[in-house]
Amino acid sequence: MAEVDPAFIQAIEHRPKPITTEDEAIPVIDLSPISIYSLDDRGHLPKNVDIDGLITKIGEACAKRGFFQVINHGVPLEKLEKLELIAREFFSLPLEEKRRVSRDEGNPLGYYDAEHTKNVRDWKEVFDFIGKDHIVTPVTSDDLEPKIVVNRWPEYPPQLREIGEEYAREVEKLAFKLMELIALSLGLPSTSFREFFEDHTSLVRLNHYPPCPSPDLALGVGRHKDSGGLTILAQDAVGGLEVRRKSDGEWIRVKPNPGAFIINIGDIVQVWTNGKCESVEHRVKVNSEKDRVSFPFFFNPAHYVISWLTKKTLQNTKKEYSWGAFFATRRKSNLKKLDADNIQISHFQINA
Ligand SMILES: O=C(O)CCC(=O)C(=O)O
Ligand SMILES: [Fe+2]
Repeated sequence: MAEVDPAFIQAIEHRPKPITTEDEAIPVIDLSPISIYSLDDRGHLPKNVDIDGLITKIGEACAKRGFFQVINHGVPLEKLEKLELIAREFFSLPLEEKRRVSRDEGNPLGYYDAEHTKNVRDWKEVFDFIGKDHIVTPVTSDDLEPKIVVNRWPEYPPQLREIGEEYAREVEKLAFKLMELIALSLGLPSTSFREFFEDHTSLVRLNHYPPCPSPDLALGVGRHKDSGGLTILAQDAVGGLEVRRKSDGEWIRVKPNPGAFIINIGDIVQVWTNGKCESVEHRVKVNSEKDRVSFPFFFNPAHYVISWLTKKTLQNTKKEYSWGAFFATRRKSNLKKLDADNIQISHFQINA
């Protein structure tokens, strides 16, 4: 067996199984009822369109699974194909070149190859960017004031910026539509969640998982839940995403479905919906032969969104925590190995 750095080695109980069950049953939802209409630039749903069937399916998928796939979602497939080609080109550059746009403690965007999940290093490298000029958010847990955060685009490949920005705009529209469908599925007005995303702090992540000499010991991303609103994920044909099945805790492989997006509910929507929509654990298995890319879009609210997050303390005193402060604290443990577990939404309770 080839040697891997011990920093990557998972505890025995978290190691991937050589063979995993493949789930054909992760619901595939056809969004054509809403995609065939032209929507405003934020994807506002058209009025007077019969989408009851669609809303029922979304509601069931959110409540029973926390994960589903969408097809006919309105994001042009050629934009996704272009992103895949350019991402592979970027990741094939020499490490020194990629590190010129490295993320650091002051700016969470750019290239990074030492991310940790639950204090074990992930077998991956990433490039993070936002779809707008800047976002405003605290970056570290010591930031008393939010900061303006801008992209770090590499010199090569020069088209990454344009292709990345176009892709981000498309998936952002889809994210707004999905949040409206989720609101409707809960019996709420379609725009119920909209104000939380006015100044959203969303980002696109390009994930690259190189072949791994010990795919039985390491993971591409360790088990985790996504902390934001929802995630829109494109995975290439290689596959490796595994989702923890709610009914029995079994890890299930999500079969690649070209052109489909995988949608999962994030922790903050779980909190907002009082657990009606559930954020589900997932992880990424790597393999020894092929490298893989995947592109999550993390739809995150504005940093100042504080409603419903109340920190549990020993004395049970209530302390409000904003999304930005929560995420900045969590980011700290992604940058390096810490002695304590990173902060989770379970450390919060829902305001009565
Ligand atoms: O690569 C994947 O399929 C999923 C990645 C993921 O879960 C994440 O980046 O949060
Ligand atoms: Fe994730």
